[in-house]
Amino acid sequence: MADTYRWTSDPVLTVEHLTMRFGGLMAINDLSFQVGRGDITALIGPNGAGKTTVFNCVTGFYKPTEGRITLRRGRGISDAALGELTKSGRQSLKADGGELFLLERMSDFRITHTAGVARTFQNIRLFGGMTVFENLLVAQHNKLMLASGFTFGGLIGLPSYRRAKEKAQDLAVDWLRRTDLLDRADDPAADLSYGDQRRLEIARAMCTHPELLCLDEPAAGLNPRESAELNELLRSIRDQDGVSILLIEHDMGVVMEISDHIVVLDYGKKISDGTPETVRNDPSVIAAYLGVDDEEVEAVGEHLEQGNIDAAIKEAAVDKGASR
Ligand SMILES: Nc1ncnc2c1ncn2[C@@H]1O[C@H](COP(=O)(O)OP(=O)(O)OP(=O)(O)O)[C@@H](O)[C@H]1O
Repeated sequence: MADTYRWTSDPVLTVEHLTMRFGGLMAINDLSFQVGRGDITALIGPNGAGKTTVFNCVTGFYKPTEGRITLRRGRGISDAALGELTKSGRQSLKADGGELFLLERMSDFRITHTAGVARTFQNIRLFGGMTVFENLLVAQHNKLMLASGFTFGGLIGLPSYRRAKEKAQDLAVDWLRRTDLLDRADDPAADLSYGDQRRLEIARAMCTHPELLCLDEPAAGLNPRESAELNELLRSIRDQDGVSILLIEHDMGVVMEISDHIVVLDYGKKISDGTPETVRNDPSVIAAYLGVDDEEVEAVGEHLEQGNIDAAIKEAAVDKGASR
């Protein structure tokens, strides 16, 4: 019944045979997975598994060594259209009432502003000296430039520019409200607490109207209250805004609670892919996290079959101690 899952029936992102080499190091090795439209998808795996490298390939920071990365705006775009686009050498194609983008052919700027993929970073990257509000306006700079006709139209107050500016301000206020930052609007972004800065980064990404929001460790460094607020925010982005989310996260509490779909990497390869329930009970995932050898995976699996997760983890941990 695989077709009941959105990641197979209606993928927004399709990664096929992705490979990324850094000199002699194979960071990603023939990786394929899909992200369902309207799903929260988590990319997890031990340190160094290749998660950030996948993000960097999807968002255009790295050019993959091999592979195809397709973003679909709109449902039901045919495989024939994808074949046509691939052969054409172009970056995008309007087809079947939607649009297809081959991200591995695009610059990071076009991936954000044309294909609609927004991201946040493991290390927060805000404009610390600007106010919270200004950070959200800068995110919409591209739209405002377009409205000014790329001239001094903004300065002389072209009506199209004025309207675009008002819309940008309204959107910024809306996101300040939703992220509970309205009363901090005039403060420099650098003065916010860590948790507030993380939410501001998400608000900034949302101001670009993304189709897909990529979040690199959004819960890192948050206290339990902030973490619960983040879960709420991400759910509302999925449910109210219909935006698909792909996140890297080490906090398994967050991952298991909010994800519709989990993809697990180890040493640049996919070792598990499915619902939180499937992944939680997959012996190879526990083995990867605890760094057990192949022979021990079977013993871990036997405990899991008997529904004894604690014993499985203990078995996996016997000789190894901790994760790598
Ligand atoms: N620019 C680069 N140059 C060389 N090696 C790199 C580069 N970026 C990543 N790597 C290597 O690729 C592998 C995967 O790294 P990556 O950062 O993608 O893992 P990760 O799963 O995100 O790890 P973590 O959970 O610790 O953030 C690692 O061995 C890393 O050292």
